[in-house]
Amino acid sequence: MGRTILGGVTSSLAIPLPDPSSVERLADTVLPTRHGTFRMTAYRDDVGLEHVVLSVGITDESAPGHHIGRAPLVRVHSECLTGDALGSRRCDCGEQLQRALHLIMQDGYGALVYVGGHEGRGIGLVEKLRAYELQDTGVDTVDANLRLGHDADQRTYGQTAAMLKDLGIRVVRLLSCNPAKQEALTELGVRVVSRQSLIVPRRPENAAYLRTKRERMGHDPESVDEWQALLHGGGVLTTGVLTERYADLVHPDGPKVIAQLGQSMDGFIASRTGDAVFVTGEEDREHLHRLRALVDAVVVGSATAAADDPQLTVRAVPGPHPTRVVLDPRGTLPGDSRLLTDATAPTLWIVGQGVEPVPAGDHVEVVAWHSEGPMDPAGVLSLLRERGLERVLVEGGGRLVTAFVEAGMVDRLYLTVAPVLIGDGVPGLRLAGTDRLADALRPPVVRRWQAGEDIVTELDLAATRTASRVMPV
Ligand SMILES: Nc1nc2c(ncn2[C@@H]2O[C@H](COP(=O)(O)OP(=O)(O)OP(=O)(O)O)[C@@H](O)[C@H]2O)c(=O)[nH]1
Ligand SMILES: [Zn+2]
Repeated sequence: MGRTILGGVTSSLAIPLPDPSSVERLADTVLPTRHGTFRMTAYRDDVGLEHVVLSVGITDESAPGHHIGRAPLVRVHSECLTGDALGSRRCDCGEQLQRALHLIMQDGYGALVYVGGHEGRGIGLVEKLRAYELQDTGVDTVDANLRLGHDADQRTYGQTAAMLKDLGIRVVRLLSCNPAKQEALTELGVRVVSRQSLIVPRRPENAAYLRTKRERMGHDPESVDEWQALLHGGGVLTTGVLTERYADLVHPDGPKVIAQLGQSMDGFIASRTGDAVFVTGEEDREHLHRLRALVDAVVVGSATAAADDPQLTVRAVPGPHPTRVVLDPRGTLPGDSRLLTDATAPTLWIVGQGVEPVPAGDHVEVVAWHSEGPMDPAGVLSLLRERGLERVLVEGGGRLVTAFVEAGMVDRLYLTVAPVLIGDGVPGLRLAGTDRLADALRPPVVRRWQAGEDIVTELDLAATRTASRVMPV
C-alpha cells in the first residue's frame, strides 16, 4: 500500500511506506503517571521505528485472555505530537490518550500501545502540518492528504500485532472509534472480542475534523446512547459506566446464566416473617432491572413468587421484558399472583408431574416437568434453551439461587449487600459449607461498585468451576 493514484498518475510525492511487522523488546520498566503506575515496555521494529506499550495486569507469566474470563482492554494509539504532547484542539488525540489510560488503569487489566511512525495517519509530522495548511483554507482532512499525494490513511498495524503477541495478548477489547483498526488487527490475527468507542468532548476547533472522520472515514457517530447500544447486542459499544458493567452480558461468549441476591450485612434477604420490602435501595433495583432487560428469561421459585408477588418486568429502565419462569413443583403458586394475571410479559409456569394448574391467561404457558424427580438446575436450563431462552437470570429466592450455584450452573453472581442488620430471617446463599476455610469458595471479583448505600459485587463463579474443587450437589 502507500501509493496514491491521482488522475491516473502515481503521485511522485507518495513515498513507499515501510511496513514494520516484527519488533524487538528492548526495555521493560515502570512509569508512574497521574492515572497510576503502568508497566512500560519499549520496542524497536524491523524498520527502526520505536514504540512503547503501557500496561497494567499484564505479566510475562500470566496467560492473558484467561484472566477472570475477560480479554484485556487495549488502546492502539497513533502518535500525534500536536495532540498528545502539545494539547492541540485540532484533533481529539490528547484527550483520547488520557481517557484511555484512565480507563485501562481503572479496569486493572489492559494495555495502551503507543505506535510510533503513525504521526499524521502515517504521513509524518511535517506532512501533517502541510495538510493543516490546506485545511486552513477549507479543505477537509481527507482531501488535504490526497492533495499532498498521500492516502487518506497510511497506517499499518503489523508492529502493533507483534507487540501484543510479545506481551502474550491474543484477544482484546479494543478502545477505538475506528472500525478499520478493528479490521486491520483482526486480519493480523488479534481477536477483537468487542470494540468500545472512545468518544471525548467535541471542541469548536475540532468539530469539523471529527465530523469528517465520521462522514468520510467511517468512524462511530458522536452520540450513541450507551444503554440502547447494549440492548441492541453490543456490536459497537460506547465508553461509560453501563458499558463497563454490562458489556460482558451482551457479548456472544459472555456469561449465560447469572444470578442475583440482595441481602443484609448479616446475610438475610428478608425478615423472619418474609418481609422483603426493601432490603437494598433504589439503585440496586435499577441494576436488577438492567439485568432483567439483558436476559431472555428470569427464574424464580414458587415460594418467592407467592411471598413477594413480583412482576419481574423491566420498569426502572427502558428495555424488553424477559420471559418470567416460575418453578412450581407442587403447584402452590396462587391463581391471583401477578405472574399469572398480568400479561405484560410471557410467563412459563413449570409445574411438577400430576399438578393440576389453575386456569390462567394466554400469556401463561404451563409446562409439566418431564420426570417425577426434582427440578434440577441443569434440566431447567436445558428446557429453557430448547425454547430459545439462552441468557437466564436466577433471581431468587435464596434457596433457588443456592441450588443453581451448588449445581455449578451459575456463571456470574451479583451479590448486593445493604447496610442493614436483620438479625434473623430468610437466609440468602447457603452453600453446604466446608470444615477448612481454605476450602471455601473464593470466586474472583469481576467488578464491585457502590449503588447508593449498597455495595454490588460481581463474582465470577465460572472461574471456580474450572478449579479442581468439585461442587457438592
Ligand atoms: N493527515 C492528518 N493526520 C491527522 C490529522 N489530524 C490528526 N491526525 C492524525 O491522526 C492520527 C489519529 O487518527 P484518528 O483518525 O484521529 O483516529 P483513529 O486512530 O483512526 O481512531 P481512534 O482509535 O478512534 O482514535 C494521529 O496520528 C494524528 O496525528 C489531519 O488533519 N491530517
Ligand atoms: Zn491528533
